[in-house]
Order: sequence, then C-alpha cells, then structure tokens
Amino acid sequence: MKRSLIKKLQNGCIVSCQALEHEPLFGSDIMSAMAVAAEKGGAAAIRANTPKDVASIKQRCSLPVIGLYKKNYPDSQIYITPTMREVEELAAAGADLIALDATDQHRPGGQDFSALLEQIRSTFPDIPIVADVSTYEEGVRAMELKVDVVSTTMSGYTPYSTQMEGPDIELVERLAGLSDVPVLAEGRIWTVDDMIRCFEAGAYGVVVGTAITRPQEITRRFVRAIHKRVNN
Ligand SMILES: CC(=O)N[C@H](C=O)[C@@H](O)[C@H](O)[C@H](O)COP(=O)(O)O
Repeated sequence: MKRSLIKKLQNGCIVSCQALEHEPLFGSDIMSAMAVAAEKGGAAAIRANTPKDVASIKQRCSLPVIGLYKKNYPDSQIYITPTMREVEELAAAGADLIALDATDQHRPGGQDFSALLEQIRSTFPDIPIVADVSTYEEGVRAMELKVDVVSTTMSGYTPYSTQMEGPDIELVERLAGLSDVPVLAEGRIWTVDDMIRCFEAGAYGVVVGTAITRPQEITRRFVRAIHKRVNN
C-alpha cells in the first residue's frame, strides 16, 4: 500500500497549498479550492499544512495529501510536525503521507528524530513518512533510518544549510540515487525550467508551493522586476 502511494508521486508535480494565519488566502475553504485547481491542472499530489486544511482538502479533492503541521514549541527550533501529537492529528484528518522535520536542530523535549520515527511506525505502519531535510548529511541519516521519502524542503531554512535564491539542485543531485529512497525536490522552485533541472538532477517528484499558491509573492516578483527596470 505504501509503495503504490509513493509511486503516485513519481514524475509528479506536487502542489503545496499553504497559507498561514497572517496570509491573505488563509482558510481551509480557500486552500481546498486551491487543491481542486491543482488537481484540475494535473497535479500528482497536494502538500498541506494543519489537520483542518488536510481534512477539508480530502473532502473535495481525490489526490493523495502529504500532511504537515507547523507548530512552534518554546524549547525547539523545528516547526514542521514536531511531535507525535501533530502526527496523530494529521492521521486523524486523513493525511495519506506525513511530512516532518528531519533536520539536526533541537526537537521538543530533546526527543531524537529516530525515536519519533519509531513511535510513528508502530502506531501508523501504513502511513509513509516524508523527511524534510536541509543538508546532504541529514538526507543520508534519514535514508539510513529508512524513511519512505526524503524532501529538500529545509535547505536554506536552517542556519547551517546553503542559502540560495533558487532550488538546491546540488542537494537533489547528491541525494538522488544514493539509495532506493525517493528524493523530492522542494523549495523555491519558481519556474518550469527550475522544475526540469530538478528532474534532470534525479528528483523523483517536485513540490511547488509559492510559485503556484501564494499570489502575494507572485505579484511581488512582477513588481520587483518593474522597479528594477525603472530604476536602471
Ligand atoms: C521552509 C518551509 O517551511 N517550507 C514549507 C513546507 O511545507 C512551505 O512553506 C513551502 O511553501 C513549501 O516547502 C514549498 O516550497 P516553495 O513555497 O518555496 O515552493
């Protein structure tokens, strides 16, 4: 079952439909409409934040959903599905796969990533785990721990990872083909060309978020280009 689900991501464009509370499109109705639009456009899957959005998307859209739950804990730097509590809520909401932070940063209560994995596996053996990593070493460790999928989500978002404007294609290339664990390219994929380069680097699938589902950021790019032109 896990296998056939993961297979659906192969060569797919996974659309991340996320809006935080301070963003103009915040709300499960809007995010589920985004997911339906992505499905109509041929997306392979949806990536969504919070159990509420996941549940709402699952009602209206037939694609597999990679669920995550962004939450801040006072004693931790990580925020993507930090503990078993968020995993349980995502599973109850119907998430088909669950994404979680697999970086080396301090976790709530000092928990080890491998301990959380164990807990998830024993409670939800049929839900594939997507490990969100920021570096090669984190990707290798996640593969050694036999996660189901690795995604380059966190590259550029930990203080010690490579900071760049576009996608971290080098990281995709280094991780892809290291093992039989599929590697998703994720983060700052802005153009079709970016996406193709990720596939050429060996990505199993790509996750595109902001470039499709955050209109305020899309607008900002157009406006910036005008400013640049006017000021030159
Ligand atoms: C770093 C972090 O918290 N990333 C989040 C992970 O779920 C989302 O905010 C991103 O939108 C998603 O990864 C897709 O990336 P992009 O929006 O750049 O296409």
